[in-house]
Amino acid sequence: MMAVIRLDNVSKSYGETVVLENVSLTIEDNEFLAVVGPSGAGKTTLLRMLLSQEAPSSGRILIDDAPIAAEPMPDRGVVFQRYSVLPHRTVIRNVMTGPEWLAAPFTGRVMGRARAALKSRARNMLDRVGLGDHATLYPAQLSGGQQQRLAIAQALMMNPKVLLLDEPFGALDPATRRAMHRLVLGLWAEHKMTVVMITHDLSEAFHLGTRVVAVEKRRHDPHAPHRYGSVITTDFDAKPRLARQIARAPA
Ligand SMILES: Nc1ncnc2c1ncn2[C@@H]1O[C@H](COP(=O)(O)OP(=O)(O)OP(=O)(O)O)[C@@H](O)[C@H]1O
Repeated sequence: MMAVIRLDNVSKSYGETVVLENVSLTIEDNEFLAVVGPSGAGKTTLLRMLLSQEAPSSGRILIDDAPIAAEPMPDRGVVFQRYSVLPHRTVIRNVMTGPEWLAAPFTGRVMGRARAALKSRARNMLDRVGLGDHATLYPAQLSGGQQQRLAIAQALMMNPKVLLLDEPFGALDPATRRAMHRLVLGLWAEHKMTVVMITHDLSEAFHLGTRVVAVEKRRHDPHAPHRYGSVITTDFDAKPRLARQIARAPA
């Protein structure tokens, strides 16, 4: 399962406002890319383009050398942890929903043994994100941090090739945050997915990322603040995990 993402001179404007300008970036298979940058720099816009929720104004995006899907399609293996929780479904049904629609695109219902297998996988995933005791609750009955963990569990149930995370740990207390870091790193290593994560926390970026890029404006025009978009100003090879694996490897 490979996923190399290539952005080739990608720009994005909304009307007169240039958000991103000529961004070229190759994200290697199994990379954990952390994206940092000031508020409004266009980080979420970048993720939405990787999900095909937005089209580039110019340039192109390729996944494994093929143009990205024209519409968001989870079966292409790109999932976003945001906006996927359905309020009228219990926690466990929420976690089962994605794989159900994938298996039964018309009815969204899986029956019999396949359903039992899916349910057990869902329970296992809920245990891993610490929501095992909350399976029958509704999202509104969860805390903010628990809702974030539910969204992450939902995304991971799709076994994505590419996982997009937009400030996934923002609302969590430090202990839960550390537990989620371990979980995501474990699943990343296990499933060999490519992760693109936005964070405002530099230490988190360097702790989790194999690579850290900063997205920000390099040029400003005081008379026309929207004239220039953001570019990648820093591209840092972090590779902490690789270094750690080498350090841990038996001689
Ligand atoms: N649909 C849209 N229509 C018009 N402008 C938009 C649209 N989406 C985003 N923008 C503009 O694009 C710019 C970048 O927004 P974006 O959400 O990508 O920034 P960000 O780096 O993710 O910021 P933050 O860190 O605050 O989340 C902002 O100026 C925003 O107003």
